Amino acid sequence: MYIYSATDIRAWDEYTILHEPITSIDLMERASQACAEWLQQYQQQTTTGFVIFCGKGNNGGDGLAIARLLAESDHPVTVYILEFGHKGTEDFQTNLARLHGSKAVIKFIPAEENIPALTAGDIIIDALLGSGLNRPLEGLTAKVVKHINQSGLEVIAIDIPSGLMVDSSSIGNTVITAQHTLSFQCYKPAFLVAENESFVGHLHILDIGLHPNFPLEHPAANRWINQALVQSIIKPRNKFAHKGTYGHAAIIAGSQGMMGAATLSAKACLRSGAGKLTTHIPAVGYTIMQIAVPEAMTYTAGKEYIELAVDLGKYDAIGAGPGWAQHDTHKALLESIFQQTTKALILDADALNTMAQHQQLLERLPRHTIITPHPKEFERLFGKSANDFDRIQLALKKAAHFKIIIVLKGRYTLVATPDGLAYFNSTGNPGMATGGSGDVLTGIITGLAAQGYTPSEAAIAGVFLHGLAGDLAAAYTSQESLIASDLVEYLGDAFHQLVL
Ligand SMILES: NC(=O)C1=CN([C@@H]2O[C@H](COP(=O)(O)OP(=O)(O)OC[C@H]3O[C@@H](n4cnc5c(N)ncnc54)[C@H](OP(=O)(O)O)[C@@H]3O)[C@@H](O)[C@H]2O)[C@H](O)CC1
Ligand SMILES: [K+]
Repeated sequence: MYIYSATDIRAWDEYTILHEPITSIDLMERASQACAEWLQQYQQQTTTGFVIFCGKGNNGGDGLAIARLLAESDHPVTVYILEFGHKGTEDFQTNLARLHGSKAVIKFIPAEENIPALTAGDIIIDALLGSGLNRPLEGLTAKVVKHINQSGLEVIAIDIPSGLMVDSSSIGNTVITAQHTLSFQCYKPAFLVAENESFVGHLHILDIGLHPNFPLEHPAANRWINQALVQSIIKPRNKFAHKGTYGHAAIIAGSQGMMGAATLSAKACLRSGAGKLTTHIPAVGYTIMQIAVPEAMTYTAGKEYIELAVDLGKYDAIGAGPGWAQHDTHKALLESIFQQTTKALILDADALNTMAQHQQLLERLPRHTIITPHPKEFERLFGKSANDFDRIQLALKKAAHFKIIIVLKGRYTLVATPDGLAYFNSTGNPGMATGGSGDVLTGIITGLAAQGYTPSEAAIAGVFLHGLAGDLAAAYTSQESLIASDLVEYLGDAFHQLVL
C-alpha cells in the first residue's frame, strides 16, 4: 500500500471520477456517508449535538454533506460556515443547497464577533480545510481554530486536522487538536510523524472506494508495511530442509552487566528461523549464554568487553552491537567486522555509537548493511534535523549515499532503502518502549537475513514481525507489563498470523 502526497491523492480522486466513472459530487457523498456512519456508530444517542465547522473548499463540502446525513438521522446539527470571501467550490455549493432542505441550523462566520460560544457536551466536527491547505492558517481562520482548541470539547477532524500540512512540517503553525481524525482511503505522510501526534489523535482510515487500479499505475516512494506486503516476502519452509538450508547467523554482543541484550538478540534470531547461530561474546558472559540459549554455539573473545571477532566470513548474516557498552576496543572490532563481512551485516546500539564517534567508519560500511538507530542514535550519526519530515529526508539521503538500509525506530518505524524508498511499519505499540526491545529487533532481522532474505526484505519483514509480536504480547500482558522477553515469546504467534 502506498502513502500518497496531497497531489497524488487529488490525482487518485480524478482517476476515480474518470474511470469508475462517478461524478465528483457522488464521490463526496460516498466519503461523507462513510464519515456519517462512523460518527453514528461512535455516538449512538441521537440527543448528542454536532457542531460542524466548514470551510468553502471540498473539505467544507464534506462537512455540509455530513451535516445533512446526521440531521436526517435526527441528531441536532449546527453548521458554521467560515466566510473566505468567495462562493466556494461547486460541490460545496451543491451541498449547501441540499442542506437548506434539512433540519440543520446554518450560520456564517464573517468576522471575529460571529465566532460562536460552544456548549459542553457538543461534538465538534472540523471540516474547515483538508488536503487543499497550501499555507499556514492566519486571521479569522486561525482565530476559529484557536477558539475550538480552547473549548476543551471533543473534536473530530474530517480527512486531516485543519491547518496540518499533508506533506511537510506544521511546527509552529495553528492546527486543530483532534481526538479523532477520519481520513480517506490511505495514510498520509502527516499521520506518520511523532510531531503531529497531538493534532491527529486516534486515526481512522475510511474506505471510500477510490479506484483500485490507480495504485497499480502510480507507485509511490512512500509505502506502508502491512500484512500483505510481509506475506509476499516470507516464504514457507522447504519440506526437505535441514538446518543448513536456513543459514548460519552470528550475533556479536554483550559485556559485563549487559549479557541480557546478547541473550535477547540470540533468542530472537533463532525464533526468526535461522538454521544455526553462533554468538560472539566476552568471556564474562559464557555461562549466561550457554544456559539462557542452549541452542546457540558460543565463542568468546575479550574478558568483560567483546574485543575481537574472528572467522566471520562463513556467516550468512552478522548482527553486532547489542549490549557492547562503550569501550575503546570497539573501533578496531568494527573495522575487523567490516573487513570480514561477506554477506549481510546488521548494526545496532553501541556499534552505532562507536561509528558516531569515529565518523570515518561510515565510509567503510559494507554495501547494504542494515543499521537500526533510534532517533537519538540517528542524530549522533547524522546530525540534528529541524523536524520529523527533514529527518525522514535525511535518512533517505544517507541510505542512498552510503548504500545502506536505515531502520529509524519509532511509532511508525521507517525503513529507508538505498534506492530511495521509504517504508513505514504499521505494527507495534507504546508498550514496546522498554529496555531490550531493540536487541530483539536486531536478532529478528539477523535471523531473517541469515535465511537468504535480502537486506531490505529482512528489515521490512523484521520490523513488522517485531511490532506484531509486541501487539500480540500487549493484548495478553498489557502495554505496561510488556517486557522484551515477551516479544521473543510471541514471535511464534506473529509468524502464525502470516498465512504462508
Ligand atoms: N479522495 C479524497 O480524499 C476525497 C477528498 N474529498 C475532500 O476534499 C478535500 C480537499 O478539497 P479541496 O477543495 O482541494 O481543499 P480544501 O477544502 O482543503 O481547501 C480549499 C481551498 O482553501 C484554500 N486554502 C489553502 N490554504 C488555506 C489557508 N491556510 N487559509 C485559507 N484558505 C486556504 C485553497 O485555495 P486558495 O485559492 O485560497 O489557495 C484551497 O484550494 C479533502 O481534504 C477531502 O475532505 C472529497 O470530498 C472526496 C474525495
Ligand atoms: K479538516
